[in-house]
Amino acid sequence: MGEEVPEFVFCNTENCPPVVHDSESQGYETLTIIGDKVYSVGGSESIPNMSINIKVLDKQTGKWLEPIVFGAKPVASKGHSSILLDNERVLILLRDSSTYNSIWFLEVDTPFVKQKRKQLGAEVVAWSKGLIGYGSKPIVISGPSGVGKGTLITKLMTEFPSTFGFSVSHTTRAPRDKEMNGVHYHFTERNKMEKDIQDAKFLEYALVHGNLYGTSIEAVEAVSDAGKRCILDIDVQGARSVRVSPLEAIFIFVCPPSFEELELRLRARGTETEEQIQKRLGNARAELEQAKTPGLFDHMLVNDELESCYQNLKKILVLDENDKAPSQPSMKSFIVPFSHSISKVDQKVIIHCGTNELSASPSTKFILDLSSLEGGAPGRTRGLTLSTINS
Ligand SMILES: Nc1ncnc2c1ncn2[C@@H]1O[C@H](COP(=O)(O)OP(=O)(O)OP(=O)(O)O)[C@@H](O)[C@H]1O
Ligand SMILES: Nc1nc2c(ncn2[C@@H]2O[C@H](COP(=O)(O)O)[C@@H](O)[C@H]2O)c(=O)[nH]1
Repeated sequence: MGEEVPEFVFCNTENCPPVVHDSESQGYETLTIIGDKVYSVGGSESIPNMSINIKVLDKQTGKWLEPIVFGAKPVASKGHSSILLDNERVLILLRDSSTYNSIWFLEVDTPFVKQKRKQLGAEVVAWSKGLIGYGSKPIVISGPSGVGKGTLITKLMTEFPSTFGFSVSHTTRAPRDKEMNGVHYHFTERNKMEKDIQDAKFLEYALVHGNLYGTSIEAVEAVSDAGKRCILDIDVQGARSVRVSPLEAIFIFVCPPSFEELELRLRARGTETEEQIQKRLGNARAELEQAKTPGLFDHMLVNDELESCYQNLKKILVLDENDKAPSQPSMKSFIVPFSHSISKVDQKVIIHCGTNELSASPSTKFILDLSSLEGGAPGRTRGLTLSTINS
């Protein structure tokens, strides 16, 4: 599919400093040249909630291609500026957006993009939202079916509603009575879930007791976006996958006081057929063995008497009365001004603010330090720091 070169072009190449598009037009676009390719990042304010659009020009063939785009996409705002960081990614700053929504990385040749390009044999790019700081580590809770993971998590979230948020998994199993779609699980069809797995939407997934279960990247990010600490209730296979993923978490395994007690709890819950109970008990034996794998779990918690187990869980998570108060937003509030330009020195991006903005004095510069980045597509890019220079 070939196309004409877009009309509104503002170059941003290695030799040409980035230029913020100040036209009255509602369409805007930046171009970034990396090797044999030109990446066009464009958007329009006039179409509400439209994602920013990416096209790639292959300089050798002279054709524009539409790449396969991974990751949650930024919604087009009042324009953006962009700067090439290295040969792997481009920083995109959305104008007039709060810090939380303004910093994005367009990954064009990171290991994740390379892997997807090879797998799909197509042009691939990926979006990753940039976050100031690291946030608190998510908590992975595993343990055999019926041991009481859900009960403990419910207690934690009831006592500390503003501290914790639950990662709502996807599953192909049928909902139980009183289970609500989007609250307990995202109940989904197998075909749809397999397609989403192919599209790299899942941080981890596993076949558990005959059904597919998985944690979408979006489920985890929705919790951290709400400023809360994420809790994942997943099986041991899932815990293994998360362990080797970029998500740095605390891993807790919940054990029953005895196998007999586990069976009693599972039966007393009354949610499974006899056949399903047998399957879950069989898998429980395997999970209790696998949980002993060195380095997999950070903490083992025996759920004998519920209240004392809960107190032990809180000790692991170092919770006190202060955690009951609503958490303060950790992000510095910073609006990327409408009129600005950006430049880069080593791992620091300098945002030079314009003179007609209320949010910053004429000589204000913001420094975005990218030297300690972590993560990246298919999740968020963390570890940015933002500081101000008033001269
Ligand atoms: N310490 C405990 N003592 C007695 N019963 C308990 C205890 N903890 C939980 N239970 C009960 O055991 C049953 C199973 O608990 P729960 O549903 O929380 O398990 P789970 O680990 O989340 O299971 P699944 O993995 O299948 O979702 C529930 O009926 C719950 O009320
Ligand atoms: N690997 C994953 N395991 C998950 C996920 N969500 C839940 N689970 C585990 O499945 C079993 C059964 O749950 P149930 O609700 O059917 O009783 C349990 O061990 C959960 O921890 C997931 O996203 N990934």
